Amino acid sequence: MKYAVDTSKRAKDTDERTGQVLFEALPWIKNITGKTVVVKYGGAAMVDEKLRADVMSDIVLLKILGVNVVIVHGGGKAINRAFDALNFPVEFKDGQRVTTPAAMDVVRQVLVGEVNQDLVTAINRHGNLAVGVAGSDAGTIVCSTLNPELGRVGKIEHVDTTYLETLIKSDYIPVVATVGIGEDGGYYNINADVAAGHVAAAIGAQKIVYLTDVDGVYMDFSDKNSLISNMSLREMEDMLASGTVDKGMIPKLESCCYALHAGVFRSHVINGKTPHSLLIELLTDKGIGTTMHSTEEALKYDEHPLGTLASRLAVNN
Ligand SMILES: Nc1ncnc2c1ncn2[C@@H]1O[C@H](COP(=O)(O)OP(=O)(O)O)[C@@H](O)[C@H]1O
Ligand SMILES: CC(=O)N[C@@H](CCC(=O)OP(=O)(O)O)C(=O)O
Repeated sequence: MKYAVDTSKRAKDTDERTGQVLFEALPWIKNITGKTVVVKYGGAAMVDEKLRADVMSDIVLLKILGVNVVIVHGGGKAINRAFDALNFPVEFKDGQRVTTPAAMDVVRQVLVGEVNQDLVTAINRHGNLAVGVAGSDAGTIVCSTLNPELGRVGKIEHVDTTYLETLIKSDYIPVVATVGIGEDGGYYNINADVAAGHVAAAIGAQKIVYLTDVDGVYMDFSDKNSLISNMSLREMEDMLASGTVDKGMIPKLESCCYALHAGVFRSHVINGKTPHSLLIELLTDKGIGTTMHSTEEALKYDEHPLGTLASRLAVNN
């Protein structure tokens, strides 16, 4: 009897918590419906198949809520595996993969032929929502050579959003592989963080979310208590200049800065390995990772809409 009482109380607590979570989501859903959100997916957060399927399900949920999601994906780990199998050397300079013309063929096969199609298929299990796009399709991402020492690594010259917008208007989820096209008709390999920032800027996204393998941006990466929940563009630029950020976080933060300067209101860095982190970050009061905002005006624009509603209700009373 004692246990039966405890169980029912526990169940009631859980029901109330579930109700609370759904209630909390309402203003955030109102705020984000009809807006464009670019999700950068890659790295270690992409390796586990079950996790990948869950992230794609969360994206489908956002789409059903009316969010125009555009996925820009990497696949660096899958490229490394393919290089290892072919005995190609894996070499990075300043976070960019040295990409010979032969290596470029492999990068394209892996990113466009495998990773992209796996993500599209994972989404389309829920209905035919996703369309795979190579950055080279329809002249979407046009590149020049970043640095001849890096081979076919692309510097983004231009993003033409015509094809992406056509897909969004028809309610598809574009899934973009970061292979660009050169004026010379050749292909380019683009760092996926960099590409995501440019796509978000060009398409006028409201938000860009980077799913990675850490909980967010740490003030000091060696101190696990220093996770930053919120910072301004200025603070982010100061942090980059201070040299306390290193490894993969540098291209992510540089890409954030680029997108925010270009008019994207918010960027988020969250842990793609935490189940449903995308929904928690975008649809709950507390969020889960690090949020960056461009200006005070943008911060106000994106503030909790219940604040306004609550004051209106008070006046009406
Ligand atoms: N200040 C910092 N806060 C968070 N992560 C940091 C920081 N400085 C460096 N990093 C590193 O950045 C990594 C994420 O970048 P990266 O490995 O390129 O991610 P992805 O593969 O998801 O693109 C983290 O795993 C961490 O090792
Ligand atoms: C030029 C360059 O470095 N391109 C990257 C593209 C993939 C990528 O960025 O993937 P992640 O997001 O998973 O790291 C590469 O070849 O690994």
